[in-house]
Amino acid sequence: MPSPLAELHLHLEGTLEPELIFELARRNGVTLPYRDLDDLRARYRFRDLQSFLDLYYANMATLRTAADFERLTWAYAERAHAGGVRHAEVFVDPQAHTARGVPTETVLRGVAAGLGRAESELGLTSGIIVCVLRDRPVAEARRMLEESLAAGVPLLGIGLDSAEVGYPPSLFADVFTAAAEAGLRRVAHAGEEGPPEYLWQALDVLGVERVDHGVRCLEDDVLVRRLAAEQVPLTVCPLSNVRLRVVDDLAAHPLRRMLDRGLLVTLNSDDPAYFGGYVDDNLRQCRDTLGLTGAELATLAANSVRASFAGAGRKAELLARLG
Ligand code: HPA
Ligand SMILES: [Zn+2]
Repeated sequence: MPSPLAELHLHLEGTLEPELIFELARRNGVTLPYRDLDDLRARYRFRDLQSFLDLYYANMATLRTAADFERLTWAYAERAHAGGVRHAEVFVDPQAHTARGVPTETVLRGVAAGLGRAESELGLTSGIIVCVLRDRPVAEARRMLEESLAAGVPLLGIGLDSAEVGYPPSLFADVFTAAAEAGLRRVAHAGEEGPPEYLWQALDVLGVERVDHGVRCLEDDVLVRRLAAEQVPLTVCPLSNVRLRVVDDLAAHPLRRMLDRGLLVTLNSDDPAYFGGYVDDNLRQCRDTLGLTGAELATLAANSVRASFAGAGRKAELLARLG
């Protein structure tokens, strides 16, 4: 099976595995509302995006120091590298941490240390994309951007995540303009649970270069034709879509239909500790369930490199691995 090569839709906080939650809680003196690992794991059955987000944010209470974030990041890098990932552009949610008293600088310095180690020990190249929590006030998003830019850590981009319906991308037009002026690349979650209109806004109001998820674009034929014509990358996460009930099951996932419409689709894991698999698990299960051919798997891998923000030299190096 071809390696995934690049992962472009991955929330670092979504790689917090149950075992690490318990270990960090012990070390940091955080009392967990779970009896044991089984009790925690029993809660990983989600009705929708919000029911997942409730658990995702609650478990972050265990992340307190820069060393915790470094540990989390390194664990992801090792696991992703073992699955064939050679370049990762990772999402971080600073507001989820400042809201409970952990400074943005602490978060980003820890993440950057973990990614630095991943590059020197594994050759895994990477970038940090700070995400705006769209269900929190615009003024807070503006502060998050300022604090992130001041953290003394190289940043790749800005993204938009958290509860989607009722929080259109246009709310954050000014924040994304300021991010672009500071040299950040722009991406946004749109069309996961939200309507196709949110993809139009992400493109035309926020000026994003990639759309995260985007599966609901298929409901708007004009939009699909535009995304295909402009080769706007869509970072699709099939196991996430199954677990959050965006699709009924993996067999019903529109991945193949999206490829057939000429869309620049990449495969990603989103929150692998919560959704039952890392990016190689997503690839393997899609191959087995959707019957993806070797050529289609190679296309997905090549797309992940094309859609990345890696430099031209690094892209050529990664593509050479596909033969
Ligand atoms: O899939 C997601 N959607 C929106 N916000 C998120 N934050 C973590 N994962 C997600
Ligand atoms: Zn996501």
